[in-house]
Amino acid sequence: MDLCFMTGSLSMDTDTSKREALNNRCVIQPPFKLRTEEPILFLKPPSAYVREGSPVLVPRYSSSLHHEVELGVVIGKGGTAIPQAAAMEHVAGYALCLDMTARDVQDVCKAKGLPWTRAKAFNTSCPVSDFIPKERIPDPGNVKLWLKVNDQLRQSGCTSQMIFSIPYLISYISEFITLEEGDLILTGTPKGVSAVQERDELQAGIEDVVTMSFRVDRKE
Ligand SMILES: O=C([O-])CC(=O)C(=O)O
Ligand SMILES: [Mg+2]
Repeated sequence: MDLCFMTGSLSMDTDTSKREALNNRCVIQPPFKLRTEEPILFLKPPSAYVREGSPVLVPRYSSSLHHEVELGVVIGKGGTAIPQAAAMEHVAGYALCLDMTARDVQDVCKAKGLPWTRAKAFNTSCPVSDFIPKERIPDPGNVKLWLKVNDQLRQSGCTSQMIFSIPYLISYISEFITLEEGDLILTGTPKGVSAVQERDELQAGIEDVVTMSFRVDRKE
């Protein structure tokens, strides 16, 4: 996994008012009008990846770093304009991911109609687990994800709550971005996102498949 990746944002957010607010914001971006049911996408660079053993760093410019636990889909076979029916043939496996988000910065970006890059794509903004082969998650549309901060449960949800299915996301994205082997698609977070502080311990898992932990540190 060493290429860029994307998030089908809000895919699992059950908070309708938040979804509507974001969709409205996006409608104002010329020249396209987004259909309300279209996923909001953003990119993170490979330098956003962080693996267990290294800390998640709070950017200097943020005082509200939020965790978002998400199922990541790892592309095994690239393609353009992949039909939904063939989408799962392009999946090599999965990874548990955190879409770390500088929420205060994202709020400013939203208010000004600016891209979310500084809020979502900074160094260490994507903690990832080990690669999970496809066979270990036979039904990715129905697995439970959880996240604890200092042993307290903050997020718990099931991928069955996703607004957009994995085949839909693969097909939708590949219409305008050619997917390549190693790309990782984050699929959106369940409710319960909250702020983390320096020295917090984050622990997250997918059912009985994988767990991972990360310590939060502040960039000096
Ligand atoms: O940060 C956001 O507003 C959207 C997002 O990534 C998610 O729902 O997973
Ligand atoms: Mg997210």
